[in-house]
Amino acid sequence: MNAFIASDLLKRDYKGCKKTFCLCCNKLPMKYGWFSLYYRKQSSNRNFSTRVVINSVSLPNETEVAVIGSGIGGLVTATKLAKRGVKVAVFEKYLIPGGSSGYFTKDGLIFDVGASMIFGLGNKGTTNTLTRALAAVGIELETIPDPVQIHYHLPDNINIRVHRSYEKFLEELQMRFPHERQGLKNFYDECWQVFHSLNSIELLSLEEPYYLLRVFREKPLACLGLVKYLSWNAGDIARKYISDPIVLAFIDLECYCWSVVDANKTPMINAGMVFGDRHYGGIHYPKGGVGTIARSLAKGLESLGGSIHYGNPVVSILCDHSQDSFGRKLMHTKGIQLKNRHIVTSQYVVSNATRWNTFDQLLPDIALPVMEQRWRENYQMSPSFLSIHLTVDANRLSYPIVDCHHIVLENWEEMETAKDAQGTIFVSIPTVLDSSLAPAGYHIFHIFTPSWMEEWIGLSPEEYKEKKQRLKNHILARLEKAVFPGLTSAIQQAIVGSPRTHRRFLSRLDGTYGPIPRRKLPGLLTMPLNRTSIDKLYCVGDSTFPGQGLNAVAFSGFSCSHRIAADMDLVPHLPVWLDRWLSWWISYSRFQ
Ligand SMILES: NC(=O)c1ccc[n+]([C@@H]2O[C@H](COP(=O)([O-])OP(=O)(O)OC[C@H]3O[C@@H](n4cnc5c(N)ncnc54)[C@H](O)[C@@H]3O)[C@@H](O)[C@H]2O)c1
Ligand SMILES: CC(C)=CCC/C(C)=C/C=C/C(C)=C/C=C/C(C)=C/C=C/C=C(C)/C=C/C=C(C)/C=C/C=C(\C)CCC=C(C)C
Repeated sequence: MNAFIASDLLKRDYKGCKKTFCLCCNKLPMKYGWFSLYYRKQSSNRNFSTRVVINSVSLPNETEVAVIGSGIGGLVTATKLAKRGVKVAVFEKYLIPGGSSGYFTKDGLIFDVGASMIFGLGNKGTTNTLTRALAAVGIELETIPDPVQIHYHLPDNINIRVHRSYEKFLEELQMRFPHERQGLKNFYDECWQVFHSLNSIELLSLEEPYYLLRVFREKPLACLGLVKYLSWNAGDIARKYISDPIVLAFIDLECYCWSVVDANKTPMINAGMVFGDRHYGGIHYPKGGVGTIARSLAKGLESLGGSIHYGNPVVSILCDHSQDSFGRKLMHTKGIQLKNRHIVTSQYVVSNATRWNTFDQLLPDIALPVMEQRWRENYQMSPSFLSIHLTVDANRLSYPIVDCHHIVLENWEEMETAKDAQGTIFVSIPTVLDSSLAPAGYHIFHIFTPSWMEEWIGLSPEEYKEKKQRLKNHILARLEKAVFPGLTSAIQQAIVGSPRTHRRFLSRLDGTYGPIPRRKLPGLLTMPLNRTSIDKLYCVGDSTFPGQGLNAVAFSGFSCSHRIAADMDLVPHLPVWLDRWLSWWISYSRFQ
């Protein structure tokens, strides 16, 4: 989808044949490196391809830590390390930072490509991971609080709004389901307990034993509470208190809309985090669009002496063999190679690409480590999304829009149906909160629904185009009937993205939203942390503990940078042999 940034530019400049300027700010890109663009007219229907060649002068030959990818996970790792004085270089395949939390512009409007409901931007506690990541680089974003996290439009005319106020939300829910009054209170109260435990401890690497011992000593009750819930799923707790199948289906949907699985497969720690933080720190929209978070982190990284190199796909992680202190053969990283064959030597490598991308594409010559095999036995790729970005004339809608995020489901049985745009529809209208994203009188709609890659392969270009149009019309008809009368006639422009679009522009295998359990697993216990079986290769982002979510990947960035800092001797840690043995035990025997 971010192609639209490029296509915007092509319209203006393709005749120039050879230009040098930055695609993200349209200025001469001194700080981003020099892009040489040359455009080739590909076919008579005015499609153009763009090739971006980076002048290798701006690329480093060596660095202390090389980070592959500038998603929020990669950027937080990089900024936290740069803050400690480590020399960090980030290599990003695309032309702007952010990955799934990036943006594109078209005709002066700003569209978020993925993330839009942002947790972790609150101003208190410890779970406001995004606020803290930005503060670490001296940046405070202007954000707009969202008074309603989600407006649910459900079967049998059930309408529920998740208010910022916990009491108001619970009251609305209890009025709708009076027979489950106590059960609902018990369930959500238990989620609060988990949240309060999390929110009272410093959040760092769980595979750094010195930190664990310290945090257990400082907050024993909170830690024991977390240990208790680590192996539980939200569905287990909900079933302790609630028996009405419709209320349980609602709890499933409450989990599904961010974890893409039902409550039985959703870790209780994550549910506690989401169901607590939305009422505590709250949901906030960053003024100017979600892209400002990644742009600010990238700016912060550069101000701390780190560098970020756009349009630079990493094609392989370079490894060597060595022996550890127990005499075992080990593989360790020694750098990365870029698509233009440039090699960057680096003792530490962090991959913000998914674990599938990392081990299948960037390490094709090594046998898949046992730890990764186990991970794949437990987790599979979630579906991708069919996304529709609309510009809508607000005056032509039949009534004013008040809530930013909506979920529409007409049939409980179809919650997880992802074929042919039948199941849950997500709608985000960020202009409700931030009118600066579009001209006065217009709304931006981002509508999406899960969709599998397999439905989109093997189509001819015409079939592909036709399928996008057909599913778009189907979704819009559903929305028009269920929630937004007059929507279709108010549309000024529509841009449709498929799983193929997500794969291409977000560089995620099959365009996946992230990993999901293949079956019911013991909560978060089986989710891998940042270290991998290859010495000094770390993963960060949503295929590491605790999974999807911008605040979750920001946490994984805190945790990854902390583990690396311990490995670099920059923070206190146990004697190396004890540290190695304990963190091996935590990572390999407990989590894998
Ligand atoms: N809150 C919401 O509304 C919402 C919606 C969608 C996604 N999200 C979240 O966004 C999170 C994703 O964050 P993340 O940090 O895991 O990663 P990400 O996928 O956002 O970013 C990864 C980055 O790595 C880059 N990359 C991949 N392979 C590369 C290579 N070989 N060379 C160079 N660069 C490469 C990609 O271009 C991308 O910029 C997910 O957890 C998801 O939950 C949230
Ligand atoms: C080691 C041992 C044994 C022990 C230890 C104990 C302890 C200390 C523990 C601890 C733990 C921890 C720290 C944990 C942490 C966690 C976390 C941080 C978590 C987080 C999470 C988050 C999340 C999950 C989030 C999510 C979100 C999301 C995903 C969102 C999404 C959204 C969307 C998709 C949108 C929708 C839309 C519409 C509706 C429109």
